[in-house]
Amino acid sequence: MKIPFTKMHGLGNNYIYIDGFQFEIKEDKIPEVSKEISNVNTGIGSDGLIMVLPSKIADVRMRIFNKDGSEAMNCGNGLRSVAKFAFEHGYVQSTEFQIEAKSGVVNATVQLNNDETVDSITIDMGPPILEREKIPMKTEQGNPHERVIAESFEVEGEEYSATAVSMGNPHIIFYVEDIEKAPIHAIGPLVTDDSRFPEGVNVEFVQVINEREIIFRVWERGSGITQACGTGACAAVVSSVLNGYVNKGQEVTVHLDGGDLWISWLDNGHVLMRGPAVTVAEGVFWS
Ligand SMILES: N[C@@H](CCC[C@H](N)C(=O)O)C(=O)O
Repeated sequence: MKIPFTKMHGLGNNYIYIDGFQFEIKEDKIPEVSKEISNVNTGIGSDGLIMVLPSKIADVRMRIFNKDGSEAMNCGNGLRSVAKFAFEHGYVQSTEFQIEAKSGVVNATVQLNNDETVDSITIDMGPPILEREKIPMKTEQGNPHERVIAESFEVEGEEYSATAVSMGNPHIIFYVEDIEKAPIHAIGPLVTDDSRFPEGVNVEFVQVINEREIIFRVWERGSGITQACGTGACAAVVSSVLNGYVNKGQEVTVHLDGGDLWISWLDNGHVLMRGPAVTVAEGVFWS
């Protein structure tokens, strides 16, 4: 099968985008294609595969598959890239439109440069999900309806303080004093598959610089270490409000390995994410 593709990234979090308006991959083949295409040695090399599709309930639909072939509910960097892709391909006619993800429909706004090229994209990610059972996180330790904030979380005999947030997909956030010393390789792969998270979890480490700035690193469920995670950065800002490190309603700059995102948890409960998306290649993949 010859698959036309576009490679895009949001702060280095890179996916192979397939234009589902023009090209179809059979449903049962998509996870395998995601694994194949993501392989840096025998494929193209990426954090996964994203399908840009027509939607019955929004202007465009995103489906995101991790490197290991698992389908995820949401992807922040993917949403910004899908917004740019849909706008540039004429699948949407205005700079404000809606994108359907597996976790729900979000509003996207494309900011243009003077020459009408796409500068940045803002996504209203909607409200975070904070109830333990909805993250989903098992309830042995607490009330299923309570929030999981600075809770003791043991990994291999070590105690950590953890906050859990879902942005449509699950995230666990650990605070560290020095991001360079975050035990990402040591506990990332263990925590992502921890049985306390029945669907797995994206694992994030955060160093707070001040009320307006945090540093962030991630071990993503299904893909491992990536340069950035948009939903993770949103979850980290929500977590930082819940832990009293930053203020609700104020924009926080999140420094990720691949660059910066600007995120606010608004007083209306929604999380706004602003940042770039970049197209780096187009071609045909032989599967
Ligand atoms: N990189 C993404 C999130 C991709 C999905 C995630 N690995 C999951 O399994 O939930 C982002 O930018 O949000």
